[in-house]
Amino acid sequence: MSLLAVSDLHTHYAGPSGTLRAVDDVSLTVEDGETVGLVGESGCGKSTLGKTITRLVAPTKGSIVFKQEDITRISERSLRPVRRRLQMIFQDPFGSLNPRQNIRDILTAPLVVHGYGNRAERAKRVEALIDRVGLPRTALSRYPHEFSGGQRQRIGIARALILDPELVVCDEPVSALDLSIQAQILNLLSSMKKDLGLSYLFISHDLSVVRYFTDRVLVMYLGRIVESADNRTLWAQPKHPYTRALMDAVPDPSRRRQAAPISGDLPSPQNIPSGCRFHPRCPLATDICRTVDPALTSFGPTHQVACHHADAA
Ligand SMILES: Nc1ncnc2c1ncn2[C@@H]1O[C@H](COP(=O)(O)OP(=O)(O)OP(=O)(O)O)[C@@H](O)[C@H]1O
Repeated sequence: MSLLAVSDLHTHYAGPSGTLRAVDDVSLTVEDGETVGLVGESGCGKSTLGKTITRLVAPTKGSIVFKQEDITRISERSLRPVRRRLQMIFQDPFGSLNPRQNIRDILTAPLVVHGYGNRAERAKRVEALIDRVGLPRTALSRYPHEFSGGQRQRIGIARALILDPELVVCDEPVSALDLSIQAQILNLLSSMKKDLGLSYLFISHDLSVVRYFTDRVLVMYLGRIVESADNRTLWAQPKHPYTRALMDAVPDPSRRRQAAPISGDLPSPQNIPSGCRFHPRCPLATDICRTVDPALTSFGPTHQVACHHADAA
């Protein structure tokens, strides 16, 4: 049984000129101990998918099963024990840290809510975690604005892990950081995963980040998964033209090659193109692409692609 199994998930918002289909029929799994990458351009629905899985946003349709429990529509009260095991790390930890609380209070609050130990045990847990994320104990009496971006992300990670979760949805956790700091935070996430037996759903617009950090990659375009493969297969045999365009957009210093921007703009999720939703931007588009929505089709044990021309790739 998968740790997380999402089926036919839809999350639609009420937009100014009609329904906005941010997540539009997504199925995925995360296995125990796995790191699954979710990539795609800004606006393709990654955050909405992450927030729907953690039930911060309500799904319109479909199901989310976590540890064999259907959590799609359970009440806030029933969600509480689930939240302990299913956490989220955000791109901007500053936005999600209460500026008026010091770090000790920020880290202690979830322990109090979930009835963890007594005062002394909670203090011990907080100190152990602040040590583990590489911050000095003196950080505990300071406030979020006193820290750099990288330090704040360490605090965000400590807060997400304080309740000892099993699955963590990481939403662009390094995108706002300098390159050298990105590597430090990725290393920290990676070593904590090993130590604590975590699984990650790792969201990024940047395939190069996902490349070195994930076991399997899901490529999302305009609310849908269009390609899914284990990391090695994806890089060796990318089949969807959108995946290839994302790869071309990754700068390659070894070849001194200019990164190629993906042609055209992402269409609005309020006005999804007919047929294959990528066809207006696709170099391979033919008549069938304009009219028939391609289903995800298997091209190997771990490889699925939704493209009428995947055979040609
Ligand atoms: N609360 C909301 N209400 C209405 N529309 C929303 C809401 N949140 C996101 N959207 C819209 O849903 C679409 C998907 O946004 P989402 O943030 O999920 O994508 P993303 O791939 O994570 O992009 P980014 O990396 O820029 O956050 C966008 O068109 C966005 O404007």
